Amino acid sequence: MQALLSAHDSVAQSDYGPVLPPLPDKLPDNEEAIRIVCLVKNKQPLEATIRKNEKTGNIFISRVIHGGLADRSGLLHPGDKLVEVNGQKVWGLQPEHVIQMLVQSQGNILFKVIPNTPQPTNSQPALYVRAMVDYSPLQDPAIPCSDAGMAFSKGDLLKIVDQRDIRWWQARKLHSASLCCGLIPSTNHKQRELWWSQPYQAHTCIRPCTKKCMKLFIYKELPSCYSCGVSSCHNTSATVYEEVVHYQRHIDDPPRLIVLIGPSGVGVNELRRRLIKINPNTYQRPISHTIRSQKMGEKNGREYHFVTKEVFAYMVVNHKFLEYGEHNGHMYGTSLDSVQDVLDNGKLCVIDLEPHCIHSVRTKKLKPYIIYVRPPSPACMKQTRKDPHFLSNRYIKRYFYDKDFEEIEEASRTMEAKYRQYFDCVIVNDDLQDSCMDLFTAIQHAQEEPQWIPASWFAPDHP
Ligand SMILES: Nc1ncnc2c1ncn2[C@@H]1O[C@H](COP(=O)(O)OP(=O)(O)OP(=O)(O)O)[C@@H](O)[C@H]1O
Repeated sequence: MQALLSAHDSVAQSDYGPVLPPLPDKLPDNEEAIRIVCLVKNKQPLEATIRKNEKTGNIFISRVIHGGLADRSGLLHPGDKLVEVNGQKVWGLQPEHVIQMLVQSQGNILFKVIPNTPQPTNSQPALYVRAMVDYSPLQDPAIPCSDAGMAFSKGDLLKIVDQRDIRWWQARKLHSASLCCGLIPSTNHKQRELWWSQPYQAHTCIRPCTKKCMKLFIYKELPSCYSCGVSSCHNTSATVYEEVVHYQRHIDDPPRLIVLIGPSGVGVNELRRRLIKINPNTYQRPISHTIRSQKMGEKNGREYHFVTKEVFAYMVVNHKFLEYGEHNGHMYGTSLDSVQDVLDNGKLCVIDLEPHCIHSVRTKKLKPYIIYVRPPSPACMKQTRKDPHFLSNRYIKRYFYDKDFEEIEEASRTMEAKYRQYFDCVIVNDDLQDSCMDLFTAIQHAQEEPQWIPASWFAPDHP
């Protein structure tokens, strides 16, 4: 009901349509085509930016943000020359001055503009991407106006609606209540790489902007203020956005690989073990390889593939493993072939993985669905973890200490900060039964519901 009322209010408030005054009788022949635009001022910002041509003194509309007031009016466009605001000529004025005029005006605002013709059309289809970095326009000194920018975090899904500006795209977040777009940096910026490559720290190589953007009806574009020389802050380039497509698994497609990730001790193995135990005909883990000797009761190919050091080394060198490492003085590894064996058996393959190995499974063939198992608060862990457990690197069983819970929480924070852009789903492992249920639901969701996956997993195979 509340949503309905709020929807009604926002529609009712949208009375910003043009109210055109009558045209003057005598128009000089040599006068450029002038458009008179009257907008009714309400609480929303106009969502446009202006810039001044310092040589000619002309003021132009440089951007109109999609979904904003100016855009919805359909009457103001990038490149339009602003001639008058409420009857006052703006030629030669500083943009701040124009902004003040807009702020001070009450009721209707009358713009006289010389339309930019022809209008560049936005012919590019919308692009969907996943953000691979965190971005805050408030900390980006290069953005023309931070108020027009849109902050995003790793893993956010963005719809890029306008790429006409080579440096600043317009995008909106999917699954967000706001329909309005904001500016985000394009991937074309050469110097961008320098900024993206240091997403976790303040970028000390860039001089902070001295001019402040004003959160007003119309924004003034700030000059770019990079002062960073390539030599002074070299860094590897990072992928900023990953193009994604909406993927609905076809019934004949192999099931997606289910990958569980979490800090040591959170319960990844327990959840996987329970899932397989409840439904062994549907789920299976791949059989790992090891160089340790076979124990009584173990069967080669059932508990492990027992191989020699030489065979193991050969597999490492030939990139057969998705992940391998040492445990209690012996080498263990999960091979791609063992995952394939599970799939060939018509089962759903569930593996746990160290996060730094995510790239080895992010392939078109495996189309992994990555589930992050997050610890609840240390207090909740203390409540739920009362039984002794095996320490991960030793065959020693002991109770959890308070210190363990804090360490798990800290490890989780670090892991999420670094890898959360890859997580398709997060399960908080508080109550074990609930978490098992959540895991079961997530896996069903992964196989049956449409999901955003990297577009590269959809690209045709190269011959
Ligand atoms: N939700 C839970 N409630 C109570 N106990 C749990 C829960 N989840 C896991 N445990 C217990 O916590 C202990 C550690 O779990 P588990 O061995 O699965 O951790 P892990 O994440 O696989 O870590 P490692 O990789 O170090 O083995 C086990 O004794 C397990 O039974």
